[in-house]
Amino acid sequence: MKTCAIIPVSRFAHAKTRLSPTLSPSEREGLLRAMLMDVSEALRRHVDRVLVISADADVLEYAYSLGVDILEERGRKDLNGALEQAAEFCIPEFERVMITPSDIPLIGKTDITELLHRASHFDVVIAPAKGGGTNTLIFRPGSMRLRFGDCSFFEHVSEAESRGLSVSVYDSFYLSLDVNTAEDLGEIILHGEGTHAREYLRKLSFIVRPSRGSDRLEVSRSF
Ligand SMILES: Nc1nc2c(ncn2[C@@H]2O[C@H](COP(=O)(O)OP(=O)(O)OP(=O)(O)O)[C@@H](O)[C@H]2O)c(=O)[nH]1
Ligand SMILES: C[C@H](OP(=O)(O)O)C(=O)O
Repeated sequence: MKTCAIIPVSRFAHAKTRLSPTLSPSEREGLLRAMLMDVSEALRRHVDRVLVISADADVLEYAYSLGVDILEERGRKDLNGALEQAAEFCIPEFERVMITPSDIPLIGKTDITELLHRASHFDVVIAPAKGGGTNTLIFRPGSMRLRFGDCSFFEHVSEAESRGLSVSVYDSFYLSLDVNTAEDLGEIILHGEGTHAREYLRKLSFIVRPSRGSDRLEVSRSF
């Protein structure tokens, strides 16, 4: 079954706003670049095509330099609008699309072959994110509406079931770790050996320690 992986990427200037107390704008952009490298390298090994969709020309130029295909987001869209555009673009050539955000740098440590194998037995394969989001969604383009946003994992499962589609939930620790908060950076440092994202955070002198406070991890700079 021909599969296209779709990676939506926000503008560099809007990247990872929830990390602004911890990282400067240029560091947030650097982290996004490193994570996009991790995600695109992992996906390229397994699918027929990787497509990055963004409204930002700099993001598209960078994605192109990584050797993936690019699609410019048309009009003023939200994330779901951008993804619907990319999925529609894939309809003529691909039986399956695999939507994966750019902020899951540990995807290379998961069994992507198993995810794709499930997609040959189920209409929809979905991997939950920490906090209720969706970190991978595989489906036939055009077969369901997209509901990224708050608690989208549950919304996607209901959407698929309401259309009579069979659903397989792929339960993976590494896939669940998307990067939104300082504590998430700690998880990448702990578990992300061999990733560009971890190397980048190390270069910025971040270290992580276990904590018994309100967060499980304490992330700080070592200088
Ligand atoms: N093309 C496109 N991608 C988007 C858009 N909004 C978010 N994304 C991407 O969708 C994925 C999930 O994004 P979120 O974690 O919800 O948001 P974020 O912008 O990365 O981070 P925050 O600003 O902290 O919410 C990431 O790969 C983003 O780069 C959008 O409007 N268009
Ligand atoms: C877009 C959203 O991402 P999160 O805010 O959970 O990282 C989701 O997965 O629905």
